[in-house]
Amino acid sequence: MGEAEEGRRRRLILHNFLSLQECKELEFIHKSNCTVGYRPNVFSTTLSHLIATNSAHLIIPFVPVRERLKEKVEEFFGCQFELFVEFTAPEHAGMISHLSFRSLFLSWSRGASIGWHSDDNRPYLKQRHFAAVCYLNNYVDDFKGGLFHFQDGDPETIVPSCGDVVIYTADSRNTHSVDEITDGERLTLALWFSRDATYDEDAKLISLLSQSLLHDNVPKLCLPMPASSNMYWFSPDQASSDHQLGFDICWARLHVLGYDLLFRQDKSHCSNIAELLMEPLRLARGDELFDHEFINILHALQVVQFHCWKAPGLESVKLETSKVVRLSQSQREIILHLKSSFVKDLHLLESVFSNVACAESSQNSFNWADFSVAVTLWEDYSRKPRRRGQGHVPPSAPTFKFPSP
Ligand SMILES: O=C(O)CCC(=O)C(=O)O
Ligand SMILES: [Fe+2]
Repeated sequence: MGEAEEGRRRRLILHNFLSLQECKELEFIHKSNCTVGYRPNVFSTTLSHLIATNSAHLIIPFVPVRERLKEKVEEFFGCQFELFVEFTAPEHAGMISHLSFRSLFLSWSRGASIGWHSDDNRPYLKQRHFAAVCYLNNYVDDFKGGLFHFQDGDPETIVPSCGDVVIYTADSRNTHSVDEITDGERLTLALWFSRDATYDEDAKLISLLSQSLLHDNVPKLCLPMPASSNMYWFSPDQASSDHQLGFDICWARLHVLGYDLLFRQDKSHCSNIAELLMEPLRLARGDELFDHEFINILHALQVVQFHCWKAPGLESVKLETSKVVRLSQSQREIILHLKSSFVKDLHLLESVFSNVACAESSQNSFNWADFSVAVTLWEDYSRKPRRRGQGHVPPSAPTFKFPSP
């Protein structure tokens, strides 16, 4: 292939580039850590956010995926140079970290869409040369709407399918759009690549983190720490973060999966969300309380989403009967009272987080015995990330190219 032909190449569709297991693991990571995103009804998880919330080990499953994608992009576009995953300065005031990675896990919920654009269409995006979008779930089964269109050339339309990837140049040869999501939640992993070494996605930081996680001989349990409460607050106009309208997205995800929260202390008169996010709590369903304490809401959410991921393959055990107790009348009242702090608009919540596949399946078959197995497995997963099964951890530490000074 000559250079001219390489130059003309503009897009590539890869079917089943990611395995179902990889997609499910990335879904678990995103759903248990995401924050409100940069556009209406879009939620995102950045790598820097995982690090900032004491969940750096959750970057590990993502690293080999990113490396494989980079190789594909280099090969397809015939890059003679090393590509750098793009890094830009933070766009959001109030981010807890000064780092901003441009590898993003994204979920688009009802109402989200994007009109015709190319991915380098702003002066500050000119360093973007190539884009890769990985689809982590399925059109129709998991969401409706959300078809991807190229303005010209083939294929005209991409129907998101779990594991597929679309790779394209970020310039105006690839003007594209995404239809509005009308139901459910559409999950993607988006990466932008740059030829410019100065935009490298904090290679040094990821490298250091991977090294310490992979070679640390003392496995520590990584308990997540919530970020600022604003980052989890969904408000209808996305501008106000005064917690008077909208809802907390961690609470929302637990709610749509059928869980209630009971805090250790009587917090029934606490309306300060920032404080509540940090409080130890137990989970309830209906009139049953599961007698296990989580250190905060993010910890509970990680375990619940882990259970969603693993539930189909769990082998049930017999549960100690003392693990599940009946809620008292006063506990029920406290739970109800606190809902009003976490959610100001239940209708809005249920329209944004509609059609949650796991909720449907778990409503019918939920049992605390399986959940209790998931609690133990989650601890194992979060304590020994380097000893996970094949395909999660690269055989040797991933190689990173450091930008020259
Ligand atoms: O999610 C997709 O299919 C594409 C998203 C997109 O075009 C963008 O974020 O720039
Ligand atoms: Fe785009």
